[in-house]
Amino acid sequence: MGLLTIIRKSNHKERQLRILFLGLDNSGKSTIVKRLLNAPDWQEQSPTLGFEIHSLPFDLAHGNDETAKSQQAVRRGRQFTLNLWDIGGQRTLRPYWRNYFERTDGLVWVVDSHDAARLAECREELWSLVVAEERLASASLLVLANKQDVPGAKGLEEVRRTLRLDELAKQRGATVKVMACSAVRGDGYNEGMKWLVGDCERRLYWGSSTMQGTVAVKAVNDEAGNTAPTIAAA
Ligand SMILES: Nc1nc2c(ncn2[C@@H]2O[C@H](COP(=O)(O)OP(=O)(O)OP(=O)(O)O)[C@@H](O)[C@H]2O)c(=O)[nH]1
Ligand SMILES: [Mg+2]
Repeated sequence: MGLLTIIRKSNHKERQLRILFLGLDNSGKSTIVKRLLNAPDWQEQSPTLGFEIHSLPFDLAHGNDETAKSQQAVRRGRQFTLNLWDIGGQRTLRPYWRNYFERTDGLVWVVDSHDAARLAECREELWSLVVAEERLASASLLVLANKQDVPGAKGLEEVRRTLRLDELAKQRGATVKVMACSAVRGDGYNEGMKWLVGDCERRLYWGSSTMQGTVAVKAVNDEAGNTAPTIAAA
């Protein structure tokens, strides 16, 4: 067993997940990460020149909602520590993205839904990562259609179509979840993260936890009884 495999197993035992935030520059990755961290300075954003790592305690019942956690007993065994990797998306930085792929459990692809002119570029980058990169093949994939608060922003369906997410899910043989969100309004991303962490949990722990069997929820049976990957739109 290689060293990386040992580290990965040990992280999973401690319920640590490695989550990458990727997407074109200006899509809102850092803003979403700061919102998840409940950082008071989430509005003070400048382009990420490299990467930042943050650790986030995350509870599958409540996400990052501290108030809800203090009001209810925390359900044992469904808590995780998320290591969030917020990576700069500028074109000159993209060749370095591949340096971060090792041991990735979940990928959050953030889209600026208002930047119609760059949706095609966004699709090319996403596809070149997810289809060509073996180290991401088994990662859970969440697409956040961000900036829904901006008038004229493309809706969920249009983002899904333009990024050809149905086709992408088929190619990967795994669910792709796409959710609308607005980092400014503060909606969508927490739900998205709950799905992502739940999906990681099902993949990594379902054999030994109460989640066994629920993985079938994500697949649809066609008439011939074959299971097919699904696109789950919120
Ligand atoms: N209106 C609106 N603006 C947003 C939203 N999310 C982020 N922004 C703004 O978009 C700009 C870019 O946000 P960042 O979070 O820095 O984007 P990024 O994806 O981290 O960019 P890079 O680090 O360059 O890759 C900032 O001015 C944010 O305030 C949103 O949901 N709605
Ligand atoms: Mg950034």
